Amino acid sequence: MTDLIVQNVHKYLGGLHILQGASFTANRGSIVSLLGASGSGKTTLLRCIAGLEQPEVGQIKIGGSVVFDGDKRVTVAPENRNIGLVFQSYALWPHRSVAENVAYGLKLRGVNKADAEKRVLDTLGKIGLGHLAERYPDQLSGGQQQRVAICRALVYEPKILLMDEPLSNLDAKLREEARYWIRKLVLDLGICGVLVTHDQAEALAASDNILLLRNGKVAQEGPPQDIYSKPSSFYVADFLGANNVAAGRIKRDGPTASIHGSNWQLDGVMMGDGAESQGKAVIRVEQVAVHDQPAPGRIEMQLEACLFLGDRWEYRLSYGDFKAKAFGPKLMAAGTVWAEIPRESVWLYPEAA
Ligand SMILES: Nc1ncnc2c1ncn2[C@@H]1O[C@H](COP(=O)(O)OP(=O)(O)OP(=O)(O)O)[C@@H](O)[C@H]1O
Repeated sequence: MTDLIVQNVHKYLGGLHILQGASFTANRGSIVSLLGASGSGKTTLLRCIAGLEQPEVGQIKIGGSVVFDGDKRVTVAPENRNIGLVFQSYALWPHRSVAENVAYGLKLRGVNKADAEKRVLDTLGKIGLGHLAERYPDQLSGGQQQRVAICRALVYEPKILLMDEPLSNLDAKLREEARYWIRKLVLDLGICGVLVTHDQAEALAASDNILLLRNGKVAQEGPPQDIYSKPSSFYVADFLGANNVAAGRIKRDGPTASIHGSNWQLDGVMMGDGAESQGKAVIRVEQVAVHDQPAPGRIEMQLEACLFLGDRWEYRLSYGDFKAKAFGPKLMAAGTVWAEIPRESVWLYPEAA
């Protein structure tokens, strides 16, 4: 069931057109990530959904109710939108216990003490924090503080959990754990999660749907696997993953296509319309395999350096003035090697794409 509908939202800030017609929907029991470069409008869009910013144009519906309509001049206050909000800074009250921090909003909304206590303990229990209810924030780890902040948002039993970079204060290991349990939590509770992040690994791992924003517009929307393996534009292809990018002349000959530099050429697949034109090739680094023997279809390249990354090696390769990176399991001697680059992994984008 669709719990969030955002339609053609425009927002101006300081005279600038920040959101330029953002639209998407999100379902119960799923997470949508708002992903994009710094300044692409992720936080502004989240704040519009929360009611902390008022768009000039558009419509937003939460759980079937209109909470904003630019034409009809409807604006529902944030506290009546049935949302939970989690920010980057956990903003816990330092002189209140975990239970008091979580209960605070309920108290403000006039929920009676016995009811509030029960809801707080239930919510803390769901997140595995029941045993920490009497502790104070400075007696908790960063990961536990972040869980308390999420508890505080969930205690209202919201339809939608809005999270703005909730993991960015955690170290890399905790972040990986946290994105797993946040996903499990949203799915188990059957609510709808909206996660703002600039970290593509987080968006790919945590969400059912990704909205990649560029200059306040949706550049592409889709499930993580689709957006990663079928990027519709050069921008999206280059934004996600680790890539080899080369500029050259794209030639199309019936169903086949190729890209030509001054002293190299690669067969590929067209990712946009267009006949012969200048353009770019994008090849995911993991799609290039390096061998020490030639074989049909392999390209002779020069291995210039090998860098040790711990779990694998990174190879620095050249083929004329085409420079590429690849990964592999072993140290290889510099000199001539043979690279396998599948045609379907060489994505060709004509200039305009
Ligand atoms: N109050 C404001 N007045 C003017 N411009 C603003 C205001 N708030 C944000 N902006 C601008 O709006 C654009 C989008 O900002 P927003 O914070 O939504 O981006 P973001 O994608 O969340 O970026 P980041 O990842 O850096 O947080 C930026 O160019 C920002 O400078």
